[in-house]
Amino acid sequence: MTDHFSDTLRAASEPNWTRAVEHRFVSELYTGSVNDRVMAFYLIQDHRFLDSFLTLLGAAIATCDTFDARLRFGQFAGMVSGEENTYFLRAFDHLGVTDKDRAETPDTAPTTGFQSIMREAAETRSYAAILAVLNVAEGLYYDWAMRAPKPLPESFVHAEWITLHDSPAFAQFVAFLRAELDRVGPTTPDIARDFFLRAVSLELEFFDAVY
Ligand SMILES: Cc1ncc(CN)c(N)n1
Repeated sequence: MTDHFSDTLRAASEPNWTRAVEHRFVSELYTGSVNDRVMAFYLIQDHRFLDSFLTLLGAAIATCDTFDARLRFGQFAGMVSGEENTYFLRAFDHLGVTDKDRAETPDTAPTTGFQSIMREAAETRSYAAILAVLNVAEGLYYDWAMRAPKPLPESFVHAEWITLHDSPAFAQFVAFLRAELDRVGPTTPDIARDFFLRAVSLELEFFDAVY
């Protein structure tokens, strides 16, 4: 059996990948028992993640080498800017998080770390580096979301955060990202590996930082 480049990177990222996917935050999300204060803090941080993530998607649109890939990234950027952003705004409203709360909450170190790795990947203009970070951000979230036991928790704040990351459209996008990394990553394996491993560490630290 041929090893896929994406699988090799994922294996190299252990044990951090599995520690992130099986994190306390994820287990509590499955049962709808994430404390409201913890959920609010996580979502405030993650809404900032979304901002730099869109920059990274923009860089993917600019650097990818096929029209098909450009269309997929464009469609995904539309979903993130629409449906996903609206989820955050509804969740803030539901949890009583005001604009003032959001403005006065400082970035955690992993939030800053994500902002800088995404800016760094975008600035390399290396499609492989950009794909490495996107594969972690979306692949790792899909990996825990697809394992969520049914029925999903009652609160939309918990349930929709799961469904946003395991819908059929999201699964297809993750499969596309993997195929692109398998195709392009081996041309600059060290760069792809470096960005991939750093992004997995940040995912774990991001969950740790909300407790
Ligand atoms: C930190 C983080 N990593 C990944 C995702 C999935 N887009 C997210 N929302 N936040």
